[in-house]
Amino acid sequence: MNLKKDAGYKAAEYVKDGDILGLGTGSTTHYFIEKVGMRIKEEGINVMGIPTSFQSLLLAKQWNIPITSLEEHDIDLAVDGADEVDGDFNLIKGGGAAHTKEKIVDYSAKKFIVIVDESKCVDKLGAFPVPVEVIPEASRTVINALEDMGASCEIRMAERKDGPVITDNGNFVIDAKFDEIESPCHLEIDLNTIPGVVENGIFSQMVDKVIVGTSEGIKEL
Ligand SMILES: O=C(CO)[C@H](O)[C@H](O)COP(=O)(O)O
Repeated sequence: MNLKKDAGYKAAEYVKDGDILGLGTGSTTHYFIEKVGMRIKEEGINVMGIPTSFQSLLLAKQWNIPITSLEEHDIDLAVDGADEVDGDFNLIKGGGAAHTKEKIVDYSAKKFIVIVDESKCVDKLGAFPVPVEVIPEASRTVINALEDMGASCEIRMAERKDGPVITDNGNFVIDAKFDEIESPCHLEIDLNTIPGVVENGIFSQMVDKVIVGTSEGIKEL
């Protein structure tokens, strides 16, 4: 049973001929991109993709999905994963450090579908730390500001490189753990007012549908 694959493949059913697609990042979106590639090959549908990361760019190229950009096109449908989803469709994203481009792409789409397995569904956001992308020179002052807001913080470290994770945009990521996130919408706005913050991983707007892979089958919320 592969719940991420179930959700990713289901989302690909919403792709229509002629669509411009926002291609999210992560192991669930991997299956969405794969299935879109299969539909291009088998059904001959005509779509173009706007990637949210080098990961989704490379995968799209592997599946012969034509690439375009926000300079050229508006997005009809964006499909992306999440690290947490609450009952009001607020999200925490950025487990793959791609949340800045993901937010640009997902928020600009006419329709935004989130794909997750059931482990990502929560009553309240906050067990997963909020990823905050920062200009490297501002790391210390941003951490101070986040701590003043009640978070405990860590600069995310790379696994197969010495030192911090460097995002696709050349920045660091601070993982900020808040005890409670009472208002995702306010926190999303407040975090972005700290000088040096590029973007944070709270997504409190714009989700049209959540597709959840569960052990009992697909649920569409
Ligand atoms: O926000 C993301 C990347 O920055 C991912 O969408 C999120 O981390 C979910 O990933 P996965 O589908 O691998 O569980």
